[in-house]
Parts: sequence; C-alpha cells; structure tokens
Amino acid sequence: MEVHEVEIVMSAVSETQYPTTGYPEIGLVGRSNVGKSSLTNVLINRKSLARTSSQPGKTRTLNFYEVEHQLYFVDVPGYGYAKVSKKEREKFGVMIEHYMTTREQLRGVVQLVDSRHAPSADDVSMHEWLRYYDIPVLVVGTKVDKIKPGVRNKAESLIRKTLNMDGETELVLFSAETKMGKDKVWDWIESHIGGVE
Ligand SMILES: Nc1nc2c(ncn2[C@@H]2O[C@H](COP(=O)(O)OP(=O)(O)OP(=O)(O)O)[C@@H](O)[C@H]2O)c(=O)[nH]1
Ligand SMILES: [Mg+2]
Repeated sequence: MEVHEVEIVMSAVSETQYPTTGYPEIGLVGRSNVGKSSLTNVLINRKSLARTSSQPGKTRTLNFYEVEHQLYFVDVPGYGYAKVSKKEREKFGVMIEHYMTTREQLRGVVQLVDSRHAPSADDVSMHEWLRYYDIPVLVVGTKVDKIKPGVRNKAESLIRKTLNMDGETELVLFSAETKMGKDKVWDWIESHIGGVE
C-alpha cells in the first residue's frame, strides 16, 4: 500500500475512546524497545510520527494510527517494562487483554521480537496467548541490520523454535534502518484486512 495520509487519531486508555469508524485494525505487540514505533513509521513512510525512544516503556496507551482512511495500526504498550510499577503493569495488561479479545475490528496482530536474541519468556507467553485466542499473527524479527547476513537463517529458526510457532505462521525479518522486510509485512497486513485496495 502506498501511504499518503496518516493521522494519529487517538491515544486511548479505555474502550470509550476507541475509534468508531469501523475500519479494520492491526495490532502491534512486543516488548518495550523492540521497535514497534519504528516499524509503524517505516510502514507509513514517516520519520517520526510514532514516537520512538531509547527509553523503554514510553508508549503507555493504545495509539491508533489511521492510514489512508482505510485501516488503523494499533500500537499496543510494550510488555516487560522495567520501570513501571506492578500495579500499572497489571492495568495495561487488562486493557490489552480486553482490547484483543473483544475488538471486532481487530484482524490480526504483528508480534515483534528482537532478532538478535532468543525470544524471552514474555514473548513466548504472548505468542501462546495470541494462538489460544485464534488471533492471526505475523511474527516480525526486528533490528535484523544488527546481525550478520550469514546468521539470519539461524536467528529465524531460533525464533520459530522458541516461540513454538506452527508451520503456517509467517515470520519476517525486518529492519527499520534498511527497510528490509517492509513489503512482506505490508503483504501480510493487506491479506488480513480484506477488501482494501
Ligand atoms: N538498528 C536498529 N535499531 C532499531 C530498529 N528498530 C528500532 N530500533 C531502535 O530501537 C529503539 C526502540 O525503538 P522503538 O521503535 O521506540 O521501540 P518500541 O517497541 O516502540 O518501544 P516502546 O514504545 O517503549 O514499547 C530506538 O532507539 C530505535 O531507533 C532497527 O530495525 N534497527
Ligand atoms: Mg513505541
């Protein structure tokens, strides 16, 4: 999809603030700092619409990005914050769970993992959880520019194995720096939002 028009529609902390247009939604989940905002910016061809930071846990609300008046990317707060209180973490957990299990417009979730390391226990639980709720999931291994081309296959199998991915679930290695994987991610999204040209 050629993206020309993007708007941050809203940062929602509760259901009453979710958009009401009915456009399909694609969620982005992953640990804090894994590169969710960076992926969003690459997909929508913007340098910094989605705020990126080296400070983990900065994204604290569900951020809806309206793309071409056709769909939303929903940047979901990163799990595994180091600096957020347990109570706050639980609150985010409830909000995320509620959104993902009840939102009719949600067509699929892009789960980001850092391709430089084996997925964490949090990543494994998140993947299991998405599968349990039958939510279509694309796994994206981020920051692939930081690993040598010769070990990319190995990184891919480590992600597949650690997350217990089934053979049908797709995995794309991605870099926000080189934009590697961008088209594949868009292909997956387009095939899951249906009826959009
Ligand atoms: N080299 C490289 N750095 C990246 C890539 N993607 C993200 N980063 C860097 O990783 C850091 C975190 O990226 P963000 O996109 O802010 O991560 P996030 O998942 O949105 O983080 P939270 O909003 O805190 O949950 C930033 O310093 C980015 O520049 C990538 O593909 N390659
Ligand atoms: Mg972010």
